[in-house]
Formats: sequence, structure tokens, C-alpha cells
Amino acid sequence: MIVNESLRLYPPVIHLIRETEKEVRLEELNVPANVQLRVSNLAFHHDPEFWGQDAQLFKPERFSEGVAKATNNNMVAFIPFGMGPRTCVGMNFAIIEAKIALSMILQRYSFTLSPGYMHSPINGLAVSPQHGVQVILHSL
Ligand code: HEM
Repeated sequence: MIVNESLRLYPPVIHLIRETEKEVRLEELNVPANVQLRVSNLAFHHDPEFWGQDAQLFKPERFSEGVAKATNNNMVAFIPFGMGPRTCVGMNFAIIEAKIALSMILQRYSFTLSPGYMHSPINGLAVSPQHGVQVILHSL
């Protein structure tokens, strides 16, 4: 739940890139050939229409009954790893790695956010905390 909610609010990749091979019609939009389209998963992830008026809040319990329930079966509402034939090949690896790292830390420590932490996510190669994440570890 925590991993999913983090990926929703702060997807490391904020848009999916596609390029038209030939002219295509997207509803009322005519897109010529050879145009690069950037589809903002970040916008979908923050859309109150999909997530409610509290879309900006960190609420891991949204995912308590799984992704399908959280998104109301809307496939584009939550796509941190993209979708379709070019979906991320590292998705399972990345999720398992995050869970293993978190559980290794939580077996040994509890932690709180340092008062010095400044919330400032920034998009570079991937979204990351601009000033790092300072935490205070408490040995268990
Ligand atoms: C939290 C971690 C990660 C996130 C959020 C992420 C996200 C993404 C996204 C959004 C795409 C584009 C999908 C699309 O265009 O539909 C992508 C593609 C890709 N990712 Fe990841 N990724 C992550 C970790 C990894 C890891 C660990 C690997 C490799 C071990 C990996 C390998 C790839 C590859 C090879 C592609 C290109 C797939 C293709 O074009 O066929 N990713 N990823």
C-alpha cells in the first residue's frame, strides 16, 4: 500500500513517450505523423476525478483492497510503470527490491522524519527528493 501510494504521488517516470508513425485521430485531435506525444501519468495519478478531492494526500489505505479497487478498474488511473506492449520490464524486480529493502530496515529500526526535511520532489532523470530525505533512526 505504501509503495503504491508513493508511486502514485511521486512516480519516478512522470510521462510515457509515444511517437506517431502515421496521422492518427485522438478523439477531436488530429495528430500528424512523426509527432512525439508525452502522456502524463503524473496528471492521471493526481486527478481528483479518479482519486477524489483528497487526491493530493498521502493515503496508503486507498490500496487496501488492491489496485483494481483503488482505481475503480480504470486502467490509466495508476500507471507508474507504463502500460501496453512497452510496459516496464523491471516492474516486478523494482517492487520486490523496494519491499525487501524496507523490511530489512524495519526489522532493525523505526524511523521518523527529521525536522530538517524539506518536501521538494523534483523531476530530473527521475523524480527524486531535491534536498534528500533526512530521517532519524531508532534502533529496535
Ligand atoms: C520504481 C522503479 C521503476 C519505475 C517507476 C519504472 C518505470 C518505467 C516506465 C514508466 C517505463 C515506460 C513504459 C511505457 O512507455 O509504457 C519503463 C520502461 C522500462 N523499464 Fe522501468 N521502471 C522502474 C524500474 C526499472 C528497473 C529496475 C528496470 C530494469 C531492471 C527497468 C527497465 C525498464 C526497461 C528495459 C524499459 C523499456 C521497456 C520497453 O520499451 O519495452 N525499469 N519503466
